[in-house]
Amino acid sequence: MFLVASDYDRTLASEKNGFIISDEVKEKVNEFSKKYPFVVVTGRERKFIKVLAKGLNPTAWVLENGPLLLIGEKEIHLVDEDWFEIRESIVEKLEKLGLRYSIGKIIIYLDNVGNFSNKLRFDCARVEWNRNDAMIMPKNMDKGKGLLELVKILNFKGKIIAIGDSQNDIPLFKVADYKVAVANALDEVKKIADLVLNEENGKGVISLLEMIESGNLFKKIDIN
Ligand SMILES: O=C(O)COP(=O)(O)O
Repeated sequence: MFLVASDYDRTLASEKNGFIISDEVKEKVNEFSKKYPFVVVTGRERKFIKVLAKGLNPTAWVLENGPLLLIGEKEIHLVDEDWFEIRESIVEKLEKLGLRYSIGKIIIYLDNVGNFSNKLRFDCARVEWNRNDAMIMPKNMDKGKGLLELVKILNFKGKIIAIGDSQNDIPLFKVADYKVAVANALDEVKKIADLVLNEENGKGVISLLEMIESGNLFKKIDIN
């Protein structure tokens, strides 16, 4: 038994389409999720996913880069209460730096702040990058940790196949048994992947799901 864990931006959905999921990808994932567990593991907030991925019905979601699980309509927050005080102190620091940010239910988002990477370091929080965008989040939390909590809740005992493209997918890859990079992935992600696809974004996800369904992936790897 296996579970597929897929990133969203630049994996399921492409930048070219404004990160709106295509009908083709939606149909494939919805059909696949009826047979096998398929989890979307993304930095995105629930409110954006609702709009961008309208009609996508995976088994579950790991949102805000790890600490927010969504199973059906049930939301689970993986965070200690003291995080919200820590978050306030970080927000004060960001204001002093004059940086624009937004706040999710749990994490803080900053877009296009690659030049500030040296200033964005905190003892009490972890900064995760997705290309030039930063996410400030509770220490000891990332996509991989969020997914492992979800897997426990789902009582899933099999192997994890992860697919992604960017720096924040590396912690997801760390907990996966098999790691797949889309063709548009960063080199550092391709380097640690077991398989680099020829197709980009959602077309890559479709080709992975087809390889799984036809049994071709399992001819290459022993995952059962
Ligand atoms: O950075 C984001 O907000 C979302 O990105 P991801 O789906 O690639 O994790």
